[in-house]
Amino acid sequence: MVPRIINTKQFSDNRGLFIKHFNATNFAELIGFEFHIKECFYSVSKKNVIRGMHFQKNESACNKIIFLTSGSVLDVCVNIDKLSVDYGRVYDFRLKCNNQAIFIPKNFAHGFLALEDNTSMIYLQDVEYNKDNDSGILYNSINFNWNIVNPILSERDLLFNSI
Ligand SMILES: Cc1cn([C@H]2C[C@H](O)[C@@H](COP(=O)(O)OP(=O)(O)O[C@H]3O[C@H](C)C(=O)[C@H](O)[C@H]3O)O2)c(=O)[nH]c1=O
Repeated sequence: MVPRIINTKQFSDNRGLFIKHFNATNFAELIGFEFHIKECFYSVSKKNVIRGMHFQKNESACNKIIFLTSGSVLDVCVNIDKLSVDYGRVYDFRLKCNNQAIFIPKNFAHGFLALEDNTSMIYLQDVEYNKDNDSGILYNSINFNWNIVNPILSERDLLFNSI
């Protein structure tokens, strides 16, 4: 499995917009397995924030579906499966606030650069968070050019080891 864009349904009328980003049946038909949501959470980021590269280890490794309710991002995933021929391979996507979601398999670390203030990302995850298994990779150690000079990162994210 590799990260991929999922195009979902969007309806608009004279009142505004309706978007359904996740439907269990549609997702299972697209990806080939049932996604059982165990957690849903969101973050709001200022422009030039980079969050990541994060993953959960061991039994906490999780598949994710992410989408935006405001703003836009450069979304980045890196293969962290050391047994994979694609170890270290990076997949990147431009994601806006629209009818697109991104599926991120559990053998990938995930991060993003917020391209606008008030960028709100929603996460659906199929394994519950365990802080003891929460880990990461230094964002600028992967084979990817973030194309930004002074991004805003947490102290924790700046202390991760290189891939
Ligand atoms: C992810 C998570 C965090 N937390 C706590 C831990 C910290 O005290 C606080 C903020 O966590 P963190 O700084 O890791 O938040 P983000 O940097 O937005 O992390 C996310 O950003 C990248 C891009 C992702 O893909 C992950 O889903 C997730 O790691 O919430 C929880 O209590 N539960 C959780 O599931």
